[in-house]
Amino acid sequence: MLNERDLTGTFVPIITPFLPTEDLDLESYQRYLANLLQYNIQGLVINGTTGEAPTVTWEEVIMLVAATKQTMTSCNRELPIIVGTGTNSTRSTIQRTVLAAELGADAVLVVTPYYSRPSQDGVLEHFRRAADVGIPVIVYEVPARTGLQLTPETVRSILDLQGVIGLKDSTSNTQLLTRLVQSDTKPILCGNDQSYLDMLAHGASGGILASANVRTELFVQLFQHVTQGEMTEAQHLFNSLSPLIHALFQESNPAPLKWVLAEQGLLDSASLRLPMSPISAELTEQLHSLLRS
Ligand SMILES: O=C(O)C1=N[C@H](C(=O)O)C[C@H](O)C1
Repeated sequence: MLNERDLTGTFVPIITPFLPTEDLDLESYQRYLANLLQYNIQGLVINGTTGEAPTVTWEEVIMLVAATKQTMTSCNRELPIIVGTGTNSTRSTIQRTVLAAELGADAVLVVTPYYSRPSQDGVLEHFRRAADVGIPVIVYEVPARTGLQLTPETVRSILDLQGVIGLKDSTSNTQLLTRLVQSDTKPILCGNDQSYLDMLAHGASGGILASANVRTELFVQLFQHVTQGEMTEAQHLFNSLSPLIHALFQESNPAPLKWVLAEQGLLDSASLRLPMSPISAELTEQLHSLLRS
């Protein structure tokens, strides 16, 4: 199982490949994963936003975890597995967290409960119950998707819970980050790719980054530059990655990412499950020229 000290470096949220029929494509999944496993990344997130969690069933999560373990064995490369279990119901979050523990996950990623707009106290209790399950919990704060913003006090109280090992922060709020880091709190991983370098410079301990699915080696190198204090090199590298990162988030993640992975031959198809739909012709053109360059 993961602990606080392990939450450092590059974590990759993995996609869920589908056939044009929208059925799971495990053959592509294993090929795509085998490619990813050659890089010096620190862990994988299954069933996150990038994995299209809203349309993936729990039976499919079980298949994805099994296929991940099988691929790791055949590639002779073990990596921690983090499973997304957060929903907007505390009861189902607990059930899924228990099941993820039974599947042998190393930690779970629990998003703040979306849609119903609970009170800060309710959210704190939600995480207390999830953490009580006994598998390490990484809190996922992404107000742009959930419609819910945690106060700095609530973030602090949630991070103080026993069993919570860190935060994936997609707010890009460097003020809050600085405050948390100065108060010696648990590790904060960046979840907003476009502000990755800024977040690292303000004390984030790494990132869970959809764009690290592409040019993974450069994201690994970027993190190494930062840990070695080579900020000029880090800035230079980040500048070179920025057009790609920008394009990958120009339309809803993971649609552009799946297009790139299919273009690279790692997936048979860029298919998504509705209501996610294929990228526009303009973005296709832009990604084509980015990949060519
Ligand atoms: O699936 C994830 O984890 C991520 N999702 C974010 C999003 O799509 O909002 C982006 C981040 O890179 C990782």
